[in-house]
Amino acid sequence: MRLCIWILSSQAAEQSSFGLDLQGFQSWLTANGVKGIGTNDSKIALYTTESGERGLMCTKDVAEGEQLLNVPLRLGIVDQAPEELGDDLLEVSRLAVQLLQERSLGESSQRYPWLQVLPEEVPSLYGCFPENLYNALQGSVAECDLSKARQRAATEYAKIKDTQTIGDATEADFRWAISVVHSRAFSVPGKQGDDDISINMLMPLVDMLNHRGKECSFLLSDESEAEDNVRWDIVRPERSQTGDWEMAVSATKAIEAGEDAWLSYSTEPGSQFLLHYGFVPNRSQFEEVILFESIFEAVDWVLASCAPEGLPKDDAQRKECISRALEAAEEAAETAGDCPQHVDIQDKASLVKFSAGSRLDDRLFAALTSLSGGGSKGQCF
Ligand SMILES: C[S@@+](CC[C@H](N)C(=O)[O-])C[C@H]1O[C@@H](n2cnc3c(N)ncnc32)[C@H](O)[C@@H]1O
Repeated sequence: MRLCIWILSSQAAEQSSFGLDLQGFQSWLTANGVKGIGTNDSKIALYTTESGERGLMCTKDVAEGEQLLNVPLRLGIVDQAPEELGDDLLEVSRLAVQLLQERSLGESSQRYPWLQVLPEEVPSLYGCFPENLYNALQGSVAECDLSKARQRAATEYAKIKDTQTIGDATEADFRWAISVVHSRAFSVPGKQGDDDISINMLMPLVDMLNHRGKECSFLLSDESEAEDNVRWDIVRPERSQTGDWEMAVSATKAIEAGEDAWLSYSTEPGSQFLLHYGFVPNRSQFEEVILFESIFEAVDWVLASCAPEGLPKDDAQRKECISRALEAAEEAAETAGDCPQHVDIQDKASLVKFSAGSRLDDRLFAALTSLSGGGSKGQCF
């Protein structure tokens, strides 16, 4: 059963604790200048189910392009990169520290009603998953991602545990904050001088939107459709509804009353969604399988398992073939800069992937082609 918070009469709310925190949260939002929710003409509402799932749904028909929510940025926690944290911490850890600092204020925090509705445990692989599920993951990509993430958090915690920045917060508290940041934060592209930067922030209410992304029409298909129906934008005070810097949520297509509002979180593959959000998107266009940890490893594997017969036996000539193959891969990565759906430019030097839509990493293709040319003419393997 779904319960829409706007439907709750105060009497019903007194009788049931179901949704009470959310009602307090909504009152805090409206009292602090958030527009689009909690009034008779609002078109969107918070809901909660008996099993505790929450989200936002449209309560009236919405036209494409219509603005639904306006949330002043001052209500959120925006990574200010506090001086005392230095440059040494990862962005995600900086925001986690600021979340812990805010939480340590308890009821005196101006954001208390929002902090009250953050999940006590994030239901993700990184946050908290049943132990038997962890066991079932032995040897999988997800398990490998999880152990890297845990290791990273431990290293980050070691950097701050003896500083005054997080008071008496424990490593478990720090891991909680990291899991909240990973599952709820927004990254806003910006500029610092000539440098491209991203500013991470936690933003109340917008963080209640659930995910739907680009779904392939069928397995390994190139055709996909965007299943999300809202987007967020940062709006300057002179153009905003609230008179402040704000995050505005608007409809990217017409939405009927009763439908959920869906936001596309990211273009990460399923293993990352499982790690940080605790679910795997349906037929995601961004699904991929990691074939090798690096292009070097790929070439090594090819040579060890199925090297073309004509490849020179002589060590020096063989090395030359290999370095030509690596150069070809590098060139392919450069060219792929114009065609980011094939190879993510940031992955140039790292993972070799096979992606949804039957897309094979261009570098691997180039390296294999070069190696096959290193054997007798026209040889394929
Ligand atoms: C940004 S929060 C969204 C609000 C969240 N439902 C809540 O109750 O606080 C992200 C979390 O919502 C849940 N979620 C979002 N989209 C989902 C989906 N398509 N399927 C399953 N769970 C989803 C996951 O638990 C995820 O970690």
